[in-house]
Amino acid sequence: MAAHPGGLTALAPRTAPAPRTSPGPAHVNEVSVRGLIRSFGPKGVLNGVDLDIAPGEFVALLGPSGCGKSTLLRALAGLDHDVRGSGVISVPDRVSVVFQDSRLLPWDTVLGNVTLGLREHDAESRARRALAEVGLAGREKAWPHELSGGEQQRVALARSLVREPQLLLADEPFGALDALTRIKMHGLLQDLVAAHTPAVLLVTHDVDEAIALADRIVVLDHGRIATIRPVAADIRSSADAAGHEALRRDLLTALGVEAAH
Ligand SMILES: Nc1ncnc2c1ncn2[C@@H]1O[C@H](COP(=O)(O)OP(=O)(O)OP(=O)(O)O)[C@@H](O)[C@H]1O
Repeated sequence: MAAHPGGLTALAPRTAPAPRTSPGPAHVNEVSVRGLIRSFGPKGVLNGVDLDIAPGEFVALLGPSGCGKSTLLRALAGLDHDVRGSGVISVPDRVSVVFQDSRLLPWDTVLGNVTLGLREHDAESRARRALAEVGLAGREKAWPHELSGGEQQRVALARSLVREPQLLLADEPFGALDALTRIKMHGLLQDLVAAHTPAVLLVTHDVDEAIALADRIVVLDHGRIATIRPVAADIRSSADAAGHEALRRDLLTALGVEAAH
């Protein structure tokens, strides 16, 4: 387990909702954040965030624009060395990140993008398998510019999952996609998470996306976690389930938005 900044020695395990997978009776949280503070110059963004994510748990992070969701995700990814702050973060060794744009290297093929940085002797066969998993078998030699936005995000997912992350950080990965592609990508992400069982932190603006995918939804507001809501499996899988509409309304209220009927 990697700890930054300052290292993490002992954390009291907290009770977390049951993840999709069964990690065993006694397990350490995959992610632990305590008292996280981040500011840009005089502007405080994160103001004492505490967050645990259990192994295999899928957490969605909602919050008003500018509330610090990406700042939190970047802190977990270790991508914020230039930011002032304090607090303790513990994350696993293998962390993958997916962003809203696929960030593929334009000068390399699809296969080259997925194997990038992998040194294992079976990297290519694993990358081919990952591409097949995301529905891109046969497109290994394509260039990124030959792919649609949704296909590029599929490659980004394959590139992340081929590394078998214990934690997948996703910052609005479907935010730039059309509604139909986004729904297909939800199904794909669910399948991939079921197969690879990483813990997931998904940053999203979309309450319905959060309910459809997450075991637990966390709302960030004014630099702190304001609301935490578990999502029951039946509510996750059906908008008609009892409690679905009430959860949706509560989350919209927590976001300061009136629910449309
Ligand atoms: N590199 C930076 N320099 C200065 N201010 C920054 C920087 N990055 C983010 N901020 C500020 O920090 C605040 C939080 O930004 P962040 O991107 O984390 O918010 P967010 O909740 O992810 O927003 P959105 O939902 O709009 O993507 C914003 O006010 C933003 O302007």
